[in-house]
Amino acid sequence: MTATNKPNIVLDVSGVNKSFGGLRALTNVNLQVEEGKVHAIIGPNGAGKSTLLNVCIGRIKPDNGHVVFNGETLDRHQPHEINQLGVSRVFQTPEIFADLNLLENVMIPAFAKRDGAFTFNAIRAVSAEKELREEAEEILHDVGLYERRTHLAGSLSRGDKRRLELGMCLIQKPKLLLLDEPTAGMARHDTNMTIELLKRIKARGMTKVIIEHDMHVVFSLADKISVLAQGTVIAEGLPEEVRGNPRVKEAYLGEAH
Ligand SMILES: Nc1ncnc2c1ncn2[C@@H]1O[C@H](COP(=O)(O)OP(=O)(O)OP(=O)(O)O)[C@@H](O)[C@H]1O
Repeated sequence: MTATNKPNIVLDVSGVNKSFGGLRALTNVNLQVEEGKVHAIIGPNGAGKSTLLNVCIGRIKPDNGHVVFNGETLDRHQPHEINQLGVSRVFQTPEIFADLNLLENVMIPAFAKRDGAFTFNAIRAVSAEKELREEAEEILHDVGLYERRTHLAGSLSRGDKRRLELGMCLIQKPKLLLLDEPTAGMARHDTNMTIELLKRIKARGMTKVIIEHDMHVVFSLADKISVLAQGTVIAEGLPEEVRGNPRVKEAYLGEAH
């Protein structure tokens, strides 16, 4: 392959190790995420998936190894700096402002990206920003919550809170979106809605890393899959390659069946 048609690597994790006390959560993990692709990370419970995502957003510092985002080494960056560089993450437990309405919730992260933190000045500035408000309304349409834009975020169901949080990430127009089990706790209808939403975002060219236990979601969305087991990448490749890999069947898919 020549230099010109080489895929652009947005996220490059190399040789990452992380132990918690005596427990090795990640062992020599390498991961390369191509621009515009959906890269799924799957694996059994306790495989190290969330730890790996936390390393990528600077919440956990690896014992050694490196994470490079868009050509920039993240070793010394704080989480809010990594966010400002263009990395957003949807958490397993939604991190929203329960006492504010949906529109305000979606508008605040746009200020946070600009100012570097979720400040109360940002909350005050919200009402003045017409353009941002329109953008937030559009995003609430996208995530299926526009009709409830004036409701308090705390009143939403768990699935709707997760969609709201996704909206809070989208308004930051991240280059890289990390999703930690975006459909966990959702009924099938909500899961399918979320798959359709993520496909629409994919069409806009946003690169995504997705941790997911639901194989229907993984095989509906992923361009590439990495399989973690006991902190090590045991397989990676196209979905059909991973699906047929005996090590994966043994470590994970077999378990799911
Ligand atoms: N802060 C921590 N302190 C101590 N041990 C931790 C910590 N975070 C994770 N671990 C351990 O590291 C290992 C990997 O955990 P991690 O949450 O990354 O796995 P996971 O693949 O995301 O699991 P799940 O699918 O169940 O969410 C587990 O054995 C877990 O108990």
